[in-house]
Amino acid sequence: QVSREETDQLCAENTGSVARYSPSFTAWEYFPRDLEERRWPAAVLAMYEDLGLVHRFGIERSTLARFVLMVRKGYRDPPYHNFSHAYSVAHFAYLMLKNLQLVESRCLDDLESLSLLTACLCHDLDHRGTTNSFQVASRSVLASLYSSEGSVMEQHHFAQSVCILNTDGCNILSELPPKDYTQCLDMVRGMILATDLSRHLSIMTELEAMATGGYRSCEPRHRRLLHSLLMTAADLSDQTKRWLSSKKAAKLVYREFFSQGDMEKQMGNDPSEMMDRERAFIPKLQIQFLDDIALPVYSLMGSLFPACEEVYAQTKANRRCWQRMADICSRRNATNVQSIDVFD
Ligand SMILES: Cc1nc2ccc(C(=O)N[C@]34C[C@H]5C[C@H](C[C@H](C5)C3)C4)cc2n2c(-c3ccccc3Cl)nnc12
Ligand SMILES: [Mg+2]
Ligand SMILES: [Zn+2]
Repeated sequence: QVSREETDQLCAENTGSVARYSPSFTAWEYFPRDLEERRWPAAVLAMYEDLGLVHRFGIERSTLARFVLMVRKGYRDPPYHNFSHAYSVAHFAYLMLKNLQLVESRCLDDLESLSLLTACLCHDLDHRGTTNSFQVASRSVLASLYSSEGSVMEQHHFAQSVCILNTDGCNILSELPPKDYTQCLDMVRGMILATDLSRHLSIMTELEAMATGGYRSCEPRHRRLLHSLLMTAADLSDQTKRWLSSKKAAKLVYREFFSQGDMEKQMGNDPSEMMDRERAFIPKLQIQFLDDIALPVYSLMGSLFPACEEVYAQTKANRRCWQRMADICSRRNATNVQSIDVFD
């Protein structure tokens, strides 16, 4: 549970305009983790308010405060998949809604906007810093619960979201008419499941077709494809920021991967190269990740929304930095370098 004074204090925060947090809070290049950690819950409240969601859906401020604090409590503290990631992903969703005018341009309606921001905040709830395949390999409780439908972690993240909404005084959707409530929960579920990169890869062809032919908001399939694309764009958004921030974020991802690899070795299994601190060469793996997954996402975003092209440009700039790093390391013939040291 969340203490009463914590809720009251957050509720009393005059979250006012988002400019209170930074004059560049609504800029693509703004790195949300630059804001001091204790102000993140207030910044989340301000985003809900600034998007007009509190007013539009009759959300009680104290309920929203309790909800955000419960969500923060619902995250563990692995190197990367902690509340700072959830807050950053929610912030990027806010940037897309704001800078691409997704509601104003009628690409999304208010309910989808509420669902997107809420799904981003909740999308990695109770993450343990290990992957879906690790759940199955380690025969975790989550695997026994969810492995038949796939996306083991993402189904758990959604289940945790529903638990929080069903906690007294935390249901920010309570004022929605029954039809909207059900629809919103369905969209949040689809959005959280969409953050499973395997699912994202399986719809890439459809996403490309949509980007080529143009987004048709009248088609339900297009709306769901857009939800998925927006979720992945938000989930990978650390890679769209300035070089030092995105490099630092990548370092935390590999800290999680390598500790999973260590556990897999202890279990007598062979980790993939990406998880194996002895074999991984991070610059090369990062170039692969950017080329195969991240860059196509922001390229699609750029072709659907011209205002998003600078995001794609920054991600390409980061790829060039990884390329330079790869060249320097391989020139120094540092193949045996402890791959993590490359960062320091
Ligand atoms: C910097 C960075 N690098 C990343 C490198 C690799 C992968 C990754 O999961 N690769 C794949 C590669 C194939 C096909 C599928 C399933 C598996 C086999 C594993 C995906 C993720 C990476 N990632 C994420 C991230 C985003 C969403 C969920 C989890 C994570 Cl960790 N966020 N930031 C980063
Ligand atoms: Mg996830
Ligand atoms: Zn995530």
